[in-house]
Amino acid sequence: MRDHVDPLRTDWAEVAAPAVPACRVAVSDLTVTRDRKTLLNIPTLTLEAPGPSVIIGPNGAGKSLLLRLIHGLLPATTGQISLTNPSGGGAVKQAMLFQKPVLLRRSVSGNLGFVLRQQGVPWRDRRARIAALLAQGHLQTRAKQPARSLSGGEQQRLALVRALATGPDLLLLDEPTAPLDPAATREIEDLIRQISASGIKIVMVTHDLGQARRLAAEVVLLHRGQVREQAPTDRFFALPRSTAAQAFLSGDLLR
Ligand SMILES: Nc1ncnc2c1ncn2[C@@H]1O[C@H](COP(=O)(O)OP(=O)(O)OP(=O)(O)O)[C@@H](O)[C@H]1O
Repeated sequence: MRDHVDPLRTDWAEVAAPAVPACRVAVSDLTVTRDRKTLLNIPTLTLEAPGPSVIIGPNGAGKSLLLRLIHGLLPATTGQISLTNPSGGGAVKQAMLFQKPVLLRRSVSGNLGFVLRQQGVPWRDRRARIAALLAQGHLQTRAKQPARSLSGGEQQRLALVRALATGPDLLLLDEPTAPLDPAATREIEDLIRQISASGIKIVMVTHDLGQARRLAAEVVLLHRGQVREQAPTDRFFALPRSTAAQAFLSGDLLR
């Protein structure tokens, strides 16, 4: 164990690298200021772990804000966020999921077909693609049901596989299991693991430390808009180096 190492830096080559994810997120000199208040201040942050990067932190830390900035939904005040595919290729494609899925007033299959059509998938190929996506989401028996009549867990699984229909390199997930019970949460986590194993880079926000332990390849602790620690999951939980992480894991209020 390299206790002297900077808690904000990880050399992934020394940890594990089952696959190179399809997207590397690099943040530099990022600030977001609103009404003279600095909401985010991140000099440098790179998300390239071979598995989900999970962002945790107390309420108001700036977790959702960071995710929205990465997705381009909000402008930064200063700085840059670059998304690149380490293996080359063209522009990085990304998708984002929210705590409450936004589904179309169509059937489950209709939601998938709509996105596939938008993606330019020829109609003759769409049926097979829809069937594969339904199977991946364990939604085969729900195909004809109105999407909005599904249970919360089913709706989130549909939102996930619908996002896959866009062929993303990067998937941003903002507390995707927050309102779900443990069984539905487990199903979503299984799906997230599969998606991650397929090479899609996952960056996810959660309040559930158990979920961070189960899913994350690396954990990023945000507090007051700053990255206080970034570490491989095992090390983060076993040997947090920053006082902020030590306090957060002990359940203390962060100052
Ligand atoms: N578009 C915006 N304009 C102004 N302030 C914003 C905007 N979005 C977020 N904020 C502020 O930025 C801070 C961080 O918000 P954010 O939603 O990112 O926190 P969070 O870490 O996701 O918290 P929680 O865990 O409660 O969801 C909050 O003080 C919030 O009010």
